Amino acid sequence: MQKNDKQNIVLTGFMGTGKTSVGKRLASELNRKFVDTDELIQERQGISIPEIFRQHGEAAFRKMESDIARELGQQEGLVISTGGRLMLDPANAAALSQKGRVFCLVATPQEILSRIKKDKEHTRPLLEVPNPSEHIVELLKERQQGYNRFQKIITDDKDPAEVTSHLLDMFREHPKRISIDHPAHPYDYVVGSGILPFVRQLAEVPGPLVVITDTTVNELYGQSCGEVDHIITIPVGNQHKTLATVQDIYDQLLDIGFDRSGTIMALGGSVVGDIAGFVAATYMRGVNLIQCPTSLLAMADTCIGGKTSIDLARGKNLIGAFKQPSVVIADIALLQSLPHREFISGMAEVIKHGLIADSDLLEKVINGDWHTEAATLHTSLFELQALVAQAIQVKVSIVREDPMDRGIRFSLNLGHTFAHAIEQVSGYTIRHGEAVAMGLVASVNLSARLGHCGADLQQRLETVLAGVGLPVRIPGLSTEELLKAMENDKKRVGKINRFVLLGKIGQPFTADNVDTRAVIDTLKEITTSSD
Ligand SMILES: Nc1ncnc2c1ncn2[C@@H]1O[C@H](COP(=O)(O)OP(=O)(O)OP(=O)(O)O)[C@@H](O)[C@H]1O
Ligand SMILES: O=C(O)C1=C[C@@H](O)[C@@H](O)[C@H](O)C1
Ligand SMILES: [Mg+2]
Repeated sequence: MQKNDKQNIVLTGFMGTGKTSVGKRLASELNRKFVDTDELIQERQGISIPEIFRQHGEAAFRKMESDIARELGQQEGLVISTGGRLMLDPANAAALSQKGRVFCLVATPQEILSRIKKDKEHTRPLLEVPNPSEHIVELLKERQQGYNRFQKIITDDKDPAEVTSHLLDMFREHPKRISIDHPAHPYDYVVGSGILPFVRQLAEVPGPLVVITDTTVNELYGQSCGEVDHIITIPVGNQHKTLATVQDIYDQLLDIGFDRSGTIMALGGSVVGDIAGFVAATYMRGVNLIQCPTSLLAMADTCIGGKTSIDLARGKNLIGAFKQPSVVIADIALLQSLPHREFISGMAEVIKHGLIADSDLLEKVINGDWHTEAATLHTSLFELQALVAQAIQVKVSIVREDPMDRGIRFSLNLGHTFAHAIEQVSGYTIRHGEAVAMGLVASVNLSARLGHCGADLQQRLETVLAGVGLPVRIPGLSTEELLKAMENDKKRVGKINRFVLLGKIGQPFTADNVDTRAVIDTLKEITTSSD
């Protein structure tokens, strides 16, 4: 990866969030050259921005911005404060991301208005309207998704000096590398913030690099992956985890002449990871793979361990291959744009890892503020990075011991026999993570019922789950149908009535021939009635 002392720092964000004020301070602290794209344009045109808008129109101003983005994208060691909309143009973002770490300053509309009113030095043509307050809200709404692509820094309760120091801490924080010493194929898991543009450098990819992603992730991050050669986009959703999608990807790879010298980068959640991983395992008997998980579920769980799979009409995950990536690169900043429901779904697997092996991880979950409102995580990206790294560590240790899934790795299925049945019987309206939360409660309830742990463990677990907003009861599903779904699942894995149970936190074990009556009683106890 490019060294920090050369990497440009690029500031984006809405008008009045402090890009210029903070940028100047940063440059002086780091002893770097400061460039403000608005000021540069004014200097070159010899007139002010409102005058440029008046004489030449907004389109001409945007063209000037694009030219400057391309020009500055080639330089190094700068602090660049960009115009409020400049980085929302994907081509500008791609140009400036190549050699730069991007940070997005954010503030509430009220704070923006109050700052702008006080700022007599500048006029902002877009806010020269009868009701600027309303217009700020409208513009912010329009631009929200665009800004969500970048690592955010909330500035409301900090003055420019504090924002500068916080930003410097983030800039200096290095990604963490966790080694996964798979017997046949050791690789690193790199977890950091704002690292997506540097995947090629971090993964040390020399040849062609093709991204496989879905349409949603592509819209958000397709342009922020640094130097990639081609992007293949697949439709969003589990229903596309099919051989038809795989066939379509093979065809596109053949069309561009992709061969065994190339690398596939899976950019997305678990579905993308499964599909792209399967393609990488099979195309021309296997090509290099980088996993870049973008959801919490994929980061903390599914991207580790090398399992890839495709569904058939007759069942989920019936086709697959083990395919270890050459590296996993998880950019925590991407979690900022994850919908809240997806974020807490991923938390269910983090909590599962805590139950299996690490009570300190559970404490971290309890003590953090993991709510996301208006696409703004309450917690800092530092805390989130630490949490994800710790959750990964649990899975890494287990997979290290049992890479081929023949023994202890089964403990990662804690709660999953129940969860798969809950998902299936709900017609997949309940998300995987939500079903895992219910499944964890069921497993602990069953463990207590069979005398393996105290009843207080269920209470403790429910407090953790409910604290992050996860469900702790099964909503009105038929016990009979759940039991039937569980039996089918068991037949598939070839073991009847095998469950992962818990002695206490950190002590999972496998129990065979669990009494069906106890399972029924557990299901009944934690299912709420449908009326
Ligand atoms: N964190 C902050 N707290 C309080 N005031 C701030 C903060 N950051 C900036 N300001 C003030 O808000 C005004 C706008 O700041 P600045 O010009 O740096 O914003 P900007 O993001 O560069 O805006 P634009 O996109 O319009 O150029 C200035 O008067 C500045 O002093
Ligand atoms: O947000 C915007 O569209 C703008 C922000 C300013 O930085 C200037 O680039 C210009 O006033 C337009
Ligand atoms: Mg400015």
